[in-house]
Amino acid sequence: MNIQNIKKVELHLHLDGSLRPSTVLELAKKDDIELPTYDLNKLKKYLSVDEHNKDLVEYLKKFEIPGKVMQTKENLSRVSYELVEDLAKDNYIYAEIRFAPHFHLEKGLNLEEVVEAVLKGIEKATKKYDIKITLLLCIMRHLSLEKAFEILNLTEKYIGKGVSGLDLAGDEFNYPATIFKKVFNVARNKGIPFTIHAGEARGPESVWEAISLGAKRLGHGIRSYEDERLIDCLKKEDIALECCPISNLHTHAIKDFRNYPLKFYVENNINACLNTDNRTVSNTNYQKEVDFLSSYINIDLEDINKFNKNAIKSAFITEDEKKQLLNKLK
Ligand SMILES: O=c1[nH]cnc2c1ncn2[C@@H]1O[C@H](CO)[C@@H](O)[C@H]1O
Ligand SMILES: [Zn+2]
Repeated sequence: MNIQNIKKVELHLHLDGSLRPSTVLELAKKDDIELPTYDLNKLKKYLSVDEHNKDLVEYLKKFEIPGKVMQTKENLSRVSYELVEDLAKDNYIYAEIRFAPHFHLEKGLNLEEVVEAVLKGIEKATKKYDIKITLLLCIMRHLSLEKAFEILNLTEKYIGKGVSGLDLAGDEFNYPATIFKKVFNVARNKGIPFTIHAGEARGPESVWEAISLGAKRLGHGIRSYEDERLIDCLKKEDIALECCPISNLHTHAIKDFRNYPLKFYVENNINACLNTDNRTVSNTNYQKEVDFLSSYINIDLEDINKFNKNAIKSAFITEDEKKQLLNKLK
């Protein structure tokens, strides 16, 4: 099924996992940054994983190289602009892009400068292309509670000015979300929307933890089907699952894709949508996700329409903005 011309919405996409390899090479040469190779084809292998990737922890190592070229305002704006351009060319009408500001302080920028540089690149692209973008700021699980509060404060400062919410990302296996209970309590009290990566490297118990913190959206949440009570809860609370099949293949979150639960979720009125997670690290895009899924399960245009609608419903934007996007889908 060719979906190039179908309008698309995506809620789960990491900026640093989605850099153009040619740009990584160009920026590294410009700034004299050491790379393992200066051959573009070989570099692509360093920037992405294949089916031999072991687990999430190994997957996360792939973010080191893109991180090296994302340490100046100019470069941060450039890669942000390019990602939005890539999305616009794939016919996206709305996307939420996420990244972790703490990973971009190595050359002396402060957190505000990092966020503003990314917003600047996004703004430049959204002026040129007919696409709406908002930004999510990631708290990293392995960093301190103090740093998590910095991200909360940063989100509060820029909310409504290009930033729409918070995320918790990183090593789910070794760092439970409950470490950040205080942060998410404050976020909830202040009405700051958030999503939490859960149910990817661990099973339903990790999803329960995220829900106990008040998450109304889950990054992946894919393993929720293992627990019937959890399925009931997702349905009752209308909690959204941001599903990313090819990423799940790479982190081994799901063993058998013939039973990939996305279809089951949608058929059972669970709010699930389709996402790419990391366009470069997982060497993917929306079309590839659909092709990949189609080789295991039946999905059709009606399903894609449902994914889009679910994504819009759960987006961290106003009701008016949601209506506008729904009209655009027609
Ligand atoms: O699928 C994922 N699960 C958990 N963390 C992830 C995933 N993809 C990327 N990141 C982490 O989020 C950071 C900010 O964008 C990335 O640097 C990476 O460490
Ligand atoms: Zn993710």
